[in-house]
Amino acid sequence: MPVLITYATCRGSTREVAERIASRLHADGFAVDCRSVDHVYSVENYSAVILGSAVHGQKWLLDAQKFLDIEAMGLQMKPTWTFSVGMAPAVTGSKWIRDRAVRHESRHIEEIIMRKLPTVRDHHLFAGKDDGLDTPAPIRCLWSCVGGRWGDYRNWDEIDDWADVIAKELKSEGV
Ligand SMILES: Cc1cc2nc3c(=O)[nH]c(=O)nc-3n(C[C@H](O)[C@H](O)[C@H](O)COP(=O)(O)O)c2cc1C
Repeated sequence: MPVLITYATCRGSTREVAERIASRLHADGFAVDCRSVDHVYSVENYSAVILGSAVHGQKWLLDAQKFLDIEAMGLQMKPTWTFSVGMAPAVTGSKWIRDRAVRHESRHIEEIIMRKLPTVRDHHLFAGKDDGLDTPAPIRCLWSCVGGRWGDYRNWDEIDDWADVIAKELKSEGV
């Protein structure tokens, strides 16, 4: 059975992260199926699941939250990993501020995931992509004041490494 890599995105950067994870697993010999959460009808026919979402307002997008609600029972039966894509890890200037922002956002998201899916193997928050063009000026200003940056901060090596850890774990379990 293939590994499902499924995602919720608003502007496409989370889809590209999911596609990167899928291609990494595929190159490692796994059959994969990468699709948006609204195109997954059941997780039954998958050997493992990797579920990701863009972060808005320190939360997963609604489609991803709904997917987790609906599929929680099915997901408990198989190895499941989760990831988020947001701009908190792209804060620069002070490492202290960035670490706090990442810790705060990760904890907030992980609490919700754990409540719904206590068997989840891991959650990872990746830096995302945002040009800020649609963001209102006061929020742009606030973001810049805390060292926030605009641009594409996805770290493909970090994403590959995370996919490799999953591949190793699945192989050791004979998936
Ligand atoms: C309306 C809006 C709200 C956002 N809120 C957050 C947030 O609370 N925390 C964060 O880390 N990133 C936040 N971001 C940044 C996005 O998560 C980031 O740009 C991500 O790469 C978007 O993924 P997507 O291209 O798949 O939609 C926000 C972006 C937008 C447009």
